[in-house]
Amino acid sequence: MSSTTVLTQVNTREVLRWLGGHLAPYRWQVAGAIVALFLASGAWLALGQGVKYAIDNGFIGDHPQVLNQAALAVLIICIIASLATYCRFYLMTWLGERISADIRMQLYQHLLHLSPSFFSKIRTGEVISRFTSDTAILQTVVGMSLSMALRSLVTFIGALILMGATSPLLTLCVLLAVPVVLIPIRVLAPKVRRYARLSQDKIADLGAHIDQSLHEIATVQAFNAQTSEARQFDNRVDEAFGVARWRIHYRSLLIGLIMVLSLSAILLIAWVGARQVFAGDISAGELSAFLFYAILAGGSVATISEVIGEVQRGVGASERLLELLASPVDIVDGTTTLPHLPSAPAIHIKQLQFAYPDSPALFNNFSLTIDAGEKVALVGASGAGKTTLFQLLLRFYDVNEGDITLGGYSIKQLKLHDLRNQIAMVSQESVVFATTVMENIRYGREDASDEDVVAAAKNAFADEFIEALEDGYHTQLGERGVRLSGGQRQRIAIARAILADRPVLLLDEATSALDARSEKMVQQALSSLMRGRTTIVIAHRLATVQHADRIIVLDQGKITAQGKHVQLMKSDTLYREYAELQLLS
Ligand SMILES: Nc1ncnc2c1ncn2[C@@H]1O[C@H](COP(=O)(O)OP(=O)(O)OP(=O)(O)O)[C@@H](O)[C@H]1O
Repeated sequence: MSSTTVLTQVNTREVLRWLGGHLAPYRWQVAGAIVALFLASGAWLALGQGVKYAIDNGFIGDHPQVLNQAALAVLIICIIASLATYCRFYLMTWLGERISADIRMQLYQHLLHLSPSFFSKIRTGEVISRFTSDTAILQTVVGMSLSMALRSLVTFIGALILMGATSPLLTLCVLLAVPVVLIPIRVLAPKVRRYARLSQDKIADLGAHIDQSLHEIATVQAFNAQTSEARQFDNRVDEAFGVARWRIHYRSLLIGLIMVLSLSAILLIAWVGARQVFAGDISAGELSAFLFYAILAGGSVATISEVIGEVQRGVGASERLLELLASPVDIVDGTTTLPHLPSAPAIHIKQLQFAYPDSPALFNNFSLTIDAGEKVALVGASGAGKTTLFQLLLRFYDVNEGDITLGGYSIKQLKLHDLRNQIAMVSQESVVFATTVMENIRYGREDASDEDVVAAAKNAFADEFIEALEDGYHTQLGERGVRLSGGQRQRIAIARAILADRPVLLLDEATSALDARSEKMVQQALSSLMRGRTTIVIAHRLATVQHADRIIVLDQGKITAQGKHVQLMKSDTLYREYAELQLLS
């Protein structure tokens, strides 16, 4: 699915309001930058008056001391202009860095609250690209391009006013030329922006491709798919380059057209001006000052035309960022605070109706009660809906109809944080982060002491292998725990859940077979974890179903049988088949 169909579209006005909102807290820096901007532009403009004075009174008037005074004035003006430029440049770059840092923080916060269903519809590489390259563009645009555009705009307006004061007739010529110069901006700037945005989308495609193939590098290499991956990647790179070429084409055209138009206008004005000097209507100093301003104004227009493409690129990048920020948090937080549950709660699923978006109903009028402290094993064929029940309990998706209660509280009313604080989940693929063993286990409870972590690891029968690692608990585990065996990863995940010490346990047993010793260790770790908790296990192990208080057989979203292992082996054909084929022991 294309990511743009998942995201809310935004318009330019929203983008500007959003950027304005981000600049608002830094109004002093913005004000400082604007003052510096006016000061620097004012100083450069004053230089023109110095030129006129020097020519009319110094050279032509033949007064060397006037020339000295003029040179001193010019030096002072240059120093003021340089200092002001330093301040403007510093403040604008600071603002660029600051607001892109703020946007990154805001975006990350937002992403962390979007439900897994959102991420199932958008590619991670796409999100990462928006996160890194779009914020970097914004940083450059606010810090550099916008600063240059503003400076040029102020200089242009100032130059125009001073030109008017020097020679109204020549200024009229300039004013007639301005709309001609603006035509290419109006026509070409939207094209630059469209291709800039498209270009970013294509770069994001590349990011998504790299993310996927490197993430699954073992599969890529095992299937000798390097060549085809590289070919697909080359095609995408070519597409990105193709779009970038259009963007560059329109940008270059814009710059070139503006340059030729503004230089022709200056030439025309110089010609009219020279004739006026011959006729004695204006002095040579006035014409020099006028031309100085005209060149300043022309230079400003040229700068604006160069950076306008960049600014358009910034608007495109902002649009892409804002789209991510505008994606609504689809799981609405409840309002009820859950008091600390003294013991394992009962779970009631009442007349549940649920379908994944754009999919047929999976659960229809499904009801299930799990008593406080009960250990229930879910078994059933692939696609029966076992994992979906976990997702619903954690409110990654909301039920369409019916209700789920935890300790008597409807989970929809509970604050999400409080609900999830009651539940520890151990997923089928044990999640291990690229940090130390200690921090991996501590993920279960942020404020746990080192001693608590070690105690949890001991209860999970993980302490022995952890101590044998090169740096014990401080050993860095590779990305996704590649440096550990499957059984070791499982025990780390179990230790994390033990440390979290939550009254409800959702356990998705790993299907992969472990050797007898690892299996025994993991089984012992699980028994230690389940003690005193309401537990639902998606069971793939014989030991688990044998020790469960109740086994629920699920088939296509329905309970087809329930009871103890021995009982079901006698009475239920589906279960017997499942047990014989699937339960690993
Ligand atoms: N995000 C999703 N969007 C749409 N349909 C989904 C989604 N996740 C699962 N399904 C569908 O819902 C049904 C139940 O899936 P579920 O993962 O709950 O089954 P399961 O019993 O846990 O299977 P397994 O044992 O293979 O993990 C399947 O038909 C699956 O295709």
